Amino acid sequence: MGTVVESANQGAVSLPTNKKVTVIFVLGGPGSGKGTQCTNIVEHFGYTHLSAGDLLRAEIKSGSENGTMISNMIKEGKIVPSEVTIKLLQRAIQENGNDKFLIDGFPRNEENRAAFELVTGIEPEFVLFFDCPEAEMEKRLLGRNQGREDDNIETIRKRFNVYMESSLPVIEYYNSKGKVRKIDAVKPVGEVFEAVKAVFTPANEKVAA
Ligand SMILES: Nc1ncnc2c1ncn2[C@@H]1O[C@H](COP(=O)(O)OP(=O)(O)O)[C@@H](O)[C@H]1O
Ligand SMILES: Nc1ccn([C@@H]2O[C@H](COP(=O)(O)OP(=O)(O)O)[C@@H](O)[C@H]2O)c(=O)n1
Ligand SMILES: [Mg+2]
Repeated sequence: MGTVVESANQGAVSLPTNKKVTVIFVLGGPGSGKGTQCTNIVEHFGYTHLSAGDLLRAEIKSGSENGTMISNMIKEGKIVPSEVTIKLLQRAIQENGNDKFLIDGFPRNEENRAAFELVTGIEPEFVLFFDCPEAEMEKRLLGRNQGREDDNIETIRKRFNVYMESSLPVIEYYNSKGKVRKIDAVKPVGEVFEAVKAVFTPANEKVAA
């Protein structure tokens, strides 16, 4: 089931396209493997991957007027105001020819969640949730080596606090609506992807396989 993105009620983006889209939110703590698994899902299932963090980092690089504010918030592990992130997501959805999207790292708090729903009218098909212990996430982030300004132990601790206080309640919200597909993310990448595949493969194909 798709949802119509009504340009009339957006205000944020002036592109004229009204588009039916399928959206899956990909959530989990920092370092739980969201980006890694999204790459696999794109290859196997033809989705377009939109990482909220990547879009924000690209916005900093583009020299946008919000760049300094975004950069400061990311360095502090804080969540950027929804208005900014939603504009970037909307634009990416509307500019892309695909009609099915993985939205990775969003919504990260209640404000993100409610504003996205209000502005776009989009409800996710389901929420893919990568469940991973903090010690494992910390180890992965410290070894990520992507030159990110927020992958240092001080900022990592702040990000974990924000995750516990602001992001987990969003996952709980979707859980209460029966929309969460929880994956044990502590296993090696290939094993995690086997569990992910089971979520994306329709029941009838699972019987045939
Ligand atoms: N299942 C896994 N086991 C071990 N390392 C992993 C696993 N999944 C991802 N990684 C590594 O952990 C780091 C964080 O992964 P990433 O996909 O960027 O997570 P996220 O987007 O959730 O922060 C990366 O260096 C990645 O290569
Ligand atoms: N919805 C979002 C997503 C990311 N961000 C910011 O971007 C940072 C990095 O997000 P990310 O999704 O790339 O991080 P990982 O979970 O992949 O490690 C977050 O810590 C926030 O500061 C945000 O403000 N709002
Ligand atoms: Mg990521």
